[in-house]
Amino acid sequence: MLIITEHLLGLFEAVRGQWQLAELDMLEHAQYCVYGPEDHFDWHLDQPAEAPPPARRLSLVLMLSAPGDFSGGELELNLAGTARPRLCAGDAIIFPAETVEHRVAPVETGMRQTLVCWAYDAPAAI
Ligand SMILES: O=C(O)CCC(=O)C(=O)O
Ligand SMILES: [Fe+2]
Repeated sequence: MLIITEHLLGLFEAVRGQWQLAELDMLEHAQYCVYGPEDHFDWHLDQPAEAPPPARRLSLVLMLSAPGDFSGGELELNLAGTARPRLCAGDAIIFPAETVEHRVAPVETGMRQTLVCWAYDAPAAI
């Protein structure tokens, strides 16, 4: 678990400059998600404006299933229009938690597995 967390934090660290974010930390365990037929997750922000601090800054979705393992279940991101990245097993996508609405469309067949985690501002060094 420690090793996985360090790898995931390394991915956040590698891209945080794109959004001018300072040092990040992971304050909660990664979440293992399983979606079966008809399971879905409606449009949402991982960090709604009204949520209390600390704020999730970046979201990471690591796809664990191969494209042939399920149908439907697309991850959709509201960018300039709706983006539907094609994620193969082992692919990860990182996006700003406060501004990018996203959803998981209903799974039609099979099982869709992901690992989802979030990066927060690292506590300020004293
Ligand atoms: O499983 C996914 O692709 C994303 C799920 C999600 O948006 C979430 O858990 O906040
Ligand atoms: Fe989400």
